[in-house]
Amino acid sequence: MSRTAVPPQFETTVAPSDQAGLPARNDPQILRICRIGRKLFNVAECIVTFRSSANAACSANTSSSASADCAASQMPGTEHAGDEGEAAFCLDIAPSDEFVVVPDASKHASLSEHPSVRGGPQIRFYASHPVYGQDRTVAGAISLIDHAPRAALCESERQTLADLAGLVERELELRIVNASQLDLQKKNKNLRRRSLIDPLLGTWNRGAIMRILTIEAIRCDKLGLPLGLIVADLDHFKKINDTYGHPAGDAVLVKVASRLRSCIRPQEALGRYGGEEFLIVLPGASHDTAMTVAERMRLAIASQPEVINGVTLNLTISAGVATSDQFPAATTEELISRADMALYAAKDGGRNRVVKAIPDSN
Ligand SMILES: Nc1nc2c(ncn2[C@@H]2O[C@H](COP(=O)(O)OP(=O)(O)OP(=O)(O)O)[C@@H](O)[C@H]2O)c(=O)[nH]1
Repeated sequence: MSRTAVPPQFETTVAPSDQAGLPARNDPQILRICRIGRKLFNVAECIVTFRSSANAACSANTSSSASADCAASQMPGTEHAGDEGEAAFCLDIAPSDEFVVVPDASKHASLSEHPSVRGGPQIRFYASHPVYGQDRTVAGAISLIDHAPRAALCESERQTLADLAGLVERELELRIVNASQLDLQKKNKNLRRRSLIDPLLGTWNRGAIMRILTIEAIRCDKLGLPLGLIVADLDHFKKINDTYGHPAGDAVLVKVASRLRSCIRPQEALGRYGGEEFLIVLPGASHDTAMTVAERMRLAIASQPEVINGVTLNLTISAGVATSDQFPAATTEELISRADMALYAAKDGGRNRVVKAIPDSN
Protein backbone atom coordinates (compact mmCIF):
# COMPACT_ATOMS: atom_id res chain seq x y z
CA MET A 1 0.00 0.00 0.00
CA SER A 2 1.33 3.43 -0.80
CA ARG A 3 1.93 5.80 2.09
CA THR A 4 0.92 9.37 2.45
CA ALA A 5 3.89 11.67 2.43
CA VAL A 6 4.38 13.22 5.84
CA PRO A 7 5.15 16.88 6.13
CA PRO A 8 8.74 18.02 5.73
CA GLN A 9 9.11 18.93 9.40
CA PHE A 10 8.41 15.30 10.27
CA GLU A 11 10.25 13.72 7.41
CA THR A 12 12.60 10.88 8.19
CA THR A 13 16.13 11.80 7.35
CA VAL A 14 17.61 8.47 6.49
CA ALA A 15 20.82 7.77 8.35
CA PRO A 16 21.54 4.04 8.57
CA SER A 17 22.39 3.31 12.15
CA ASP A 18 24.18 0.37 13.70
CA GLN A 19 21.48 -2.12 14.64
CA ALA A 20 23.59 -4.04 17.14
CA GLY A 21 21.89 -3.87 20.52
CA LEU A 22 18.59 -2.51 19.25
CA PRO A 23 15.73 -4.01 21.25
CA ALA A 24 13.55 -6.52 19.45
CA ARG A 25 9.98 -5.76 18.54
CA ASN A 26 7.84 -5.85 21.68
CA ASP A 27 10.89 -6.05 23.94
CA PRO A 28 9.56 -6.58 27.52
CA GLN A 29 11.75 -3.86 29.09
CA ILE A 30 10.70 -1.27 26.53
CA LEU A 31 7.08 -2.37 26.85
CA ARG A 32 7.36 -1.74 30.60
CA ILE A 33 8.42 1.85 29.93
CA CYS A 34 5.53 2.20 27.47
CA ARG A 35 3.11 0.99 30.14
CA ILE A 36 4.45 3.55 32.62
CA GLY A 37 4.19 6.31 30.00
CA ARG A 38 0.64 5.37 29.18
CA LYS A 39 -0.39 5.43 32.85
CA LEU A 40 1.51 8.61 33.72
CA PHE A 41 0.05 10.63 30.87
CA ASN A 42 -3.29 8.85 30.73
CA VAL A 43 -3.08 8.51 26.97
CA ALA A 44 -4.32 5.79 24.62
CA GLU A 45 -0.82 4.80 23.52
CA CYS A 46 2.78 5.20 24.47
CA ILE A 47 4.98 3.94 21.65
CA VAL A 48 8.75 3.62 21.32
CA THR A 49 10.12 3.50 17.81
CA PHE A 50 13.68 2.95 16.67
CA ARG A 51 15.52 3.70 13.53
CA SER A 52 16.97 0.64 11.95
CA SER A 53 19.56 0.31 9.20
CA ALA A 54 16.60 -0.62 7.04
CA ASN A 55 15.32 2.87 7.63
CA ALA A 56 15.64 3.60 3.97
CA ALA A 57 12.28 1.88 3.85
CA CYS A 58 10.96 4.22 6.56
CA SER A 59 11.53 7.29 4.50
CA ALA A 60 8.37 9.26 4.26
CA ASN A 61 8.43 9.48 0.54
CA THR A 62 8.89 5.80 -0.26
CA SER A 63 5.82 3.86 -1.18
CA SER A 64 6.96 0.59 0.37
CA SER A 65 5.66 -0.66 3.67
CA ALA A 66 8.18 0.24 6.31
CA SER A 67 6.85 -0.79 9.65
CA ALA A 68 8.02 -4.38 9.39
CA ASP A 69 11.60 -3.16 9.05
CA CYS A 70 11.52 -0.86 12.05
CA ALA A 71 11.30 -1.77 15.67
CA ALA A 72 8.22 -0.46 17.41
CA SER A 73 7.20 -1.29 20.95
CA GLN A 74 3.77 -0.50 22.18
CA MET A 75 1.17 -1.56 24.65
CA PRO A 76 -0.15 -4.99 23.85
CA GLY A 77 -3.77 -5.43 23.01
CA THR A 78 -4.18 -2.30 20.91
CA GLU A 79 -5.78 -2.43 17.53
CA HIS A 80 -3.81 -1.49 14.48
CA ALA A 81 -4.94 -1.43 10.92
CA GLY A 82 -1.65 -2.27 9.24
CA ASP A 83 0.28 0.85 8.27
CA GLU A 84 -2.60 3.01 9.43
CA GLY A 85 -2.17 2.09 13.08
CA GLU A 86 -0.59 4.24 15.76
CA ALA A 87 2.78 2.46 15.48
CA ALA A 88 2.85 3.03 11.74
CA PHE A 89 1.96 6.68 12.34
CA CYS A 90 4.91 7.06 14.73
CA LEU A 91 7.23 5.30 12.33
CA ASP A 92 6.10 7.67 9.56
CA ILE A 93 7.18 10.61 11.64
CA ALA A 94 10.90 10.97 11.84
CA PRO A 95 12.47 10.77 15.28
CA SER A 96 13.27 14.46 15.44
CA ASP A 97 16.03 15.73 17.72
CA GLU A 98 13.49 18.02 19.32
CA PHE A 99 10.53 17.58 21.59
CA VAL A 100 7.39 17.68 19.41
CA VAL A 101 3.80 18.19 20.52
CA VAL A 102 0.71 18.36 18.31
CA PRO A 103 -2.41 19.06 20.47
CA ASP A 104 -4.82 18.27 17.60
CA ALA A 105 -3.43 16.57 14.51
CA SER A 106 -6.68 17.11 12.62
CA LYS A 107 -5.97 20.83 12.74
CA HIS A 108 -2.31 20.47 11.85
CA ALA A 109 -1.41 21.83 8.42
CA SER A 110 0.04 18.63 7.04
CA LEU A 111 -0.54 15.87 9.64
CA SER A 112 -4.28 16.28 9.14
CA GLU A 113 -3.78 14.53 5.81
CA HIS A 114 -2.27 11.43 7.37
CA PRO A 115 -4.53 8.35 6.96
CA SER A 116 -4.28 7.60 10.71
CA VAL A 117 -5.66 11.09 11.43
CA ARG A 118 -8.24 11.29 8.67
CA GLY A 119 -9.53 7.79 9.35
CA GLY A 120 -8.36 4.55 10.98
CA PRO A 121 -7.41 5.10 14.61
CA GLN A 122 -8.38 8.82 14.38
CA ILE A 123 -5.23 10.13 15.99
CA ARG A 124 -5.56 13.59 17.46
CA PHE A 125 -2.98 14.25 20.17
CA TYR A 126 0.66 13.48 19.45
CA ALA A 127 3.78 14.22 21.53
CA SER A 128 7.26 12.85 21.03
CA HIS A 129 10.67 13.05 22.63
CA PRO A 130 13.88 11.86 20.93
CA VAL A 131 15.80 8.82 22.19
CA TYR A 132 19.55 9.10 21.71
CA GLY A 133 21.95 6.27 20.99
CA GLN A 134 25.44 5.92 22.42
CA ASP A 135 26.87 8.01 19.59
CA ARG A 136 24.50 10.84 20.63
CA THR A 137 22.59 10.69 17.35
CA VAL A 138 18.85 10.20 17.39
CA ALA A 139 18.18 6.47 17.65
CA GLY A 140 14.40 6.68 17.94
CA ALA A 141 11.59 8.35 19.83
CA ILE A 142 9.10 7.82 22.61
CA SER A 143 5.67 9.04 21.57
CA LEU A 144 2.31 9.66 23.22
CA ILE A 145 -0.86 9.23 21.20
CA ASP A 146 -4.46 10.00 22.06
CA HIS A 147 -7.68 9.92 20.12
CA ALA A 148 -8.97 13.21 21.48
CA PRO A 149 -7.27 16.61 21.28
CA ARG A 150 -5.33 17.59 24.41
CA ALA A 151 -3.53 20.62 25.72
CA ALA A 152 0.16 20.96 24.94
CA LEU A 153 2.33 19.40 27.66
CA CYS A 154 3.49 21.61 30.51
CA GLU A 155 7.13 21.89 31.51
CA SER A 156 7.02 19.15 34.16
CA GLU A 157 5.21 16.79 31.75
CA ARG A 158 7.90 17.44 29.17
CA GLN A 159 10.49 16.61 31.79
CA THR A 160 8.68 13.34 32.61
CA LEU A 161 8.64 12.37 28.94
CA ALA A 162 12.36 13.24 28.73
CA ASP A 163 12.97 10.99 31.77
CA LEU A 164 11.15 8.10 30.08
CA ALA A 165 13.29 8.68 26.97
CA GLY A 166 16.31 8.48 29.31
CA LEU A 167 15.12 5.07 30.55
CA VAL A 168 14.85 3.85 26.96
CA GLU A 169 18.40 5.15 26.33
CA ARG A 170 19.60 3.19 29.36
CA GLU A 171 18.03 0.05 27.92
CA LEU A 172 19.85 0.67 24.63
CA GLU A 173 23.16 1.12 26.48
CA LEU A 174 22.61 -2.11 28.43
CA ARG A 175 21.97 -4.01 25.23
CA ILE A 176 25.16 -2.71 23.64
CA VAL A 177 27.19 -3.62 26.76
CA ASN A 178 25.59 -7.09 26.86
CA ALA A 179 26.21 -7.65 23.15
CA SER A 180 29.88 -6.68 23.42
CA GLN A 181 30.28 -8.83 26.55
CA LEU A 182 28.85 -11.84 24.72
CA ASP A 183 31.12 -11.13 21.78
CA LEU A 184 34.14 -10.96 24.10
CA GLN A 185 33.18 -14.22 25.81
CA LYS A 186 32.91 -15.92 22.42
CA LYS A 187 36.30 -14.59 21.32
CA ASN A 188 37.88 -15.69 24.61
CA LYS A 189 36.45 -19.17 24.20
CA ASN A 190 37.78 -19.42 20.64
CA LEU A 191 41.19 -18.13 21.72
CA ARG A 192 41.34 -20.59 24.58
CA ARG A 193 40.36 -23.43 22.32
CA ARG A 194 42.98 -22.42 19.75
CA SER A 195 45.64 -22.32 22.46
CA LEU A 196 44.91 -25.99 23.24
CA ILE A 197 44.71 -27.41 19.73
CA ASP A 198 47.56 -28.32 17.39
CA PRO A 199 46.97 -26.11 14.34
CA LEU A 200 48.17 -28.73 11.81
CA LEU A 201 46.58 -31.90 13.17
CA GLY A 202 43.57 -30.64 15.12
CA THR A 203 44.57 -32.91 18.02
CA TRP A 204 45.29 -31.60 21.53
CA ASN A 205 48.70 -29.92 21.65
CA ARG A 206 51.43 -30.93 24.08
CA GLY A 207 50.33 -28.54 26.85
CA ALA A 208 46.70 -29.62 26.59
CA ILE A 209 47.36 -33.39 26.53
CA MET A 210 49.63 -33.00 29.58
CA ARG A 211 46.85 -31.19 31.43
CA ILE A 212 44.35 -33.85 30.40
CA LEU A 213 46.75 -36.51 31.66
CA THR A 214 47.14 -34.77 35.04
CA ILE A 215 43.38 -34.30 35.46
CA GLU A 216 42.54 -37.87 34.39
CA ALA A 217 45.27 -39.35 36.62
CA ILE A 218 43.74 -37.60 39.66
CA ARG A 219 40.22 -38.61 38.65
CA CYS A 220 41.13 -42.26 38.02
CA ASP A 221 43.06 -42.41 41.29
CA LYS A 222 40.03 -41.12 43.21
CA LEU A 223 37.72 -43.62 41.51
CA GLY A 224 40.16 -46.51 41.90
CA LEU A 225 40.39 -46.92 38.12
CA PRO A 226 43.55 -47.67 36.14
CA LEU A 227 44.96 -45.19 33.63
CA GLY A 228 46.61 -46.23 30.37
CA LEU A 229 49.21 -44.33 28.34
CA ILE A 230 50.41 -44.93 24.80
CA VAL A 231 53.31 -43.09 23.18
CA ALA A 232 53.19 -43.68 19.42
CA ASP A 233 55.72 -42.52 16.84
CA LEU A 234 55.80 -42.71 13.03
CA ASP A 235 58.58 -44.88 11.67
CA HIS A 236 61.19 -43.43 9.30
CA PHE A 237 59.28 -40.20 8.98
CA LYS A 238 62.42 -38.22 8.19
CA LYS A 239 62.77 -40.24 5.00
CA ILE A 240 59.28 -39.17 3.88
CA ASN A 241 60.14 -35.53 4.48
CA ASP A 242 63.47 -35.86 2.72
CA THR A 243 62.01 -37.72 -0.28
CA TYR A 244 58.69 -35.98 -0.84
CA GLY A 245 59.10 -32.67 0.92
CA HIS A 246 57.85 -31.14 4.15
CA PRO A 247 54.29 -30.39 2.88
CA ALA A 248 53.87 -34.07 1.94
CA GLY A 249 55.18 -34.94 5.43
CA ASP A 250 52.55 -32.63 6.92
CA ALA A 251 49.83 -34.36 4.91
CA VAL A 252 51.06 -37.74 6.18
CA LEU A 253 50.87 -36.50 9.78
CA VAL A 254 47.28 -35.30 9.25
CA LYS A 255 46.24 -38.69 7.86
CA VAL A 256 47.99 -40.60 10.64
CA ALA A 257 46.37 -38.42 13.33
CA SER A 258 42.99 -39.06 11.77
CA ARG A 259 43.52 -42.85 11.75
CA LEU A 260 44.74 -42.82 15.35
CA ARG A 261 41.71 -40.76 16.41
CA SER A 262 39.41 -43.35 14.86
CA CYS A 263 40.83 -45.96 17.25
CA ILE A 264 39.82 -44.25 20.50
CA ARG A 265 36.57 -43.47 22.28
CA PRO A 266 35.26 -39.96 23.09
CA GLN A 267 36.45 -40.10 26.72
CA GLU A 268 39.98 -40.94 25.57
CA ALA A 269 42.38 -38.26 24.33
CA LEU A 270 44.92 -37.98 21.52
CA GLY A 271 47.59 -35.30 21.66
CA ARG A 272 50.64 -34.31 19.65
CA TYR A 273 53.49 -34.81 22.09
CA GLY A 274 56.32 -33.89 19.69
CA GLY A 275 56.95 -33.61 15.93
CA GLU A 276 55.68 -37.05 14.84
CA GLU A 277 55.09 -38.42 18.31
CA PHE A 278 51.62 -38.84 19.81
CA LEU A 279 50.51 -39.29 23.40
CA ILE A 280 47.25 -41.14 23.99
CA VAL A 281 45.54 -40.95 27.39
CA LEU A 282 43.15 -43.79 28.20
CA PRO A 283 41.26 -43.20 31.46
CA GLY A 284 40.04 -46.45 33.02
CA ALA A 285 42.19 -48.60 30.72
CA SER A 286 43.98 -51.58 32.29
CA HIS A 287 47.26 -52.88 30.91
CA ASP A 288 45.47 -55.38 28.64
CA THR A 289 43.04 -52.76 27.33
CA ALA A 290 45.81 -50.24 26.63
CA MET A 291 47.81 -52.92 24.76
CA THR A 292 44.70 -53.75 22.69
CA VAL A 293 44.16 -50.09 21.78
CA ALA A 294 47.84 -49.64 20.86
CA GLU A 295 47.75 -52.75 18.67
CA ARG A 296 44.55 -51.46 17.02
CA MET A 297 46.37 -48.20 16.27
CA ARG A 298 49.40 -49.97 14.83
CA LEU A 299 47.13 -52.02 12.55
CA ALA A 300 45.08 -48.96 11.54
CA ILE A 301 48.25 -47.38 10.16
CA ALA A 302 49.97 -50.43 8.74
CA SER A 303 47.00 -52.27 7.23
CA GLN A 304 46.42 -49.83 4.40
CA PRO A 305 48.85 -47.60 2.50
CA GLU A 306 48.22 -43.86 2.34
CA VAL A 307 48.17 -42.03 -0.98
CA ILE A 308 49.72 -38.54 -0.76
CA ASN A 309 50.03 -36.42 -3.91
CA GLY A 310 49.57 -39.51 -6.03
CA VAL A 311 52.35 -41.38 -4.21
CA THR A 312 51.45 -44.57 -2.33
CA LEU A 313 53.17 -44.70 1.06
CA ASN A 314 53.33 -47.70 3.37
CA LEU A 315 53.34 -46.19 6.82
CA THR A 316 53.98 -47.81 10.17
CA ILE A 317 54.11 -46.68 13.78
CA SER A 318 55.89 -47.97 16.85
CA ALA A 319 54.27 -47.65 20.26
CA GLY A 320 55.14 -47.97 23.93
CA VAL A 321 52.47 -48.67 26.56
CA ALA A 322 52.53 -48.01 30.30
CA THR A 323 49.60 -48.21 32.70
CA SER A 324 49.00 -47.27 36.30
CA ASP A 325 47.94 -50.81 37.24
CA GLN A 326 51.47 -51.90 36.24
CA PHE A 327 53.10 -48.97 38.02
CA PRO A 328 50.78 -48.05 40.92
CA ALA A 329 53.30 -45.69 42.56
CA ALA A 330 54.36 -43.89 39.38
CA THR A 331 53.73 -40.18 38.78
CA THR A 332 52.38 -39.15 35.38
CA GLU A 333 55.91 -38.08 34.35
CA GLU A 334 57.24 -41.50 35.34
CA LEU A 335 54.47 -43.22 33.39
CA ILE A 336 55.34 -41.20 30.27
CA SER A 337 59.00 -42.03 30.75
CA ARG A 338 58.14 -45.76 31.07
CA ALA A 339 56.02 -45.63 27.90
CA ASP A 340 58.84 -43.74 26.14
CA MET A 341 61.35 -46.40 27.09
CA ALA A 342 59.00 -49.06 25.72
CA LEU A 343 58.73 -47.03 22.50
CA TYR A 344 62.52 -47.01 22.14
CA ALA A 345 62.46 -50.77 22.64
CA ALA A 346 59.87 -51.04 19.84
CA LYS A 347 62.11 -49.00 17.54
CA ASP A 348 65.12 -51.08 18.50
CA GLY A 349 63.12 -54.24 17.94
CA GLY A 350 62.55 -53.37 14.28
CA ARG A 351 59.65 -50.84 14.41
CA ASN A 352 55.99 -51.43 13.42
CA ARG A 353 55.35 -52.99 16.81
CA VAL A 354 53.84 -52.35 20.25
CA VAL A 355 55.98 -52.89 23.36
CA LYS A 356 54.76 -52.82 26.96
CA ALA A 357 56.75 -51.12 29.69
CA ILE A 358 58.51 -53.64 31.91
CA PRO A 359 58.37 -53.17 35.66
CA ASP A 360 61.78 -53.17 37.39
CA SER A 361 62.77 -56.66 38.44
CA ASN A 362 63.41 -56.55 42.20
N1 LIG B 1 56.54 -32.53 7.75
C1 LIG B 1 56.76 -32.42 9.05
N2 LIG B 1 57.84 -32.99 9.60
C2 LIG B 1 58.05 -32.89 10.92
C3 LIG B 1 57.18 -32.19 11.74
N3 LIG B 1 57.64 -32.27 13.01
C4 LIG B 1 58.77 -32.99 12.97
N4 LIG B 1 59.02 -33.38 11.72
C5 LIG B 1 60.11 -34.16 11.19
O1 LIG B 1 60.04 -35.50 11.69
C6 LIG B 1 61.30 -36.10 11.48
C7 LIG B 1 61.59 -36.99 12.65
O2 LIG B 1 62.78 -37.64 12.36
P1 LIG B 1 63.42 -38.72 13.33
O3 LIG B 1 63.32 -38.23 14.74
O4 LIG B 1 64.74 -39.06 12.82
O5 LIG B 1 62.44 -39.93 13.26
P2 LIG B 1 62.13 -40.94 12.09
O6 LIG B 1 62.72 -40.54 10.80
O7 LIG B 1 60.67 -41.14 12.10
O8 LIG B 1 62.84 -42.24 12.58
P3 LIG B 1 62.32 -43.24 13.66
O9 LIG B 1 61.43 -42.53 14.59
O10 LIG B 1 63.56 -43.74 14.34
O11 LIG B 1 61.65 -44.33 12.93
C8 LIG B 1 62.29 -34.93 11.33
O12 LIG B 1 62.73 -34.93 10.00
C9 LIG B 1 61.49 -33.71 11.62
O13 LIG B 1 61.89 -32.60 10.86
C10 LIG B 1 56.05 -31.58 11.12
O14 LIG B 1 55.20 -30.93 11.76
N5 LIG B 1 55.89 -31.72 9.79
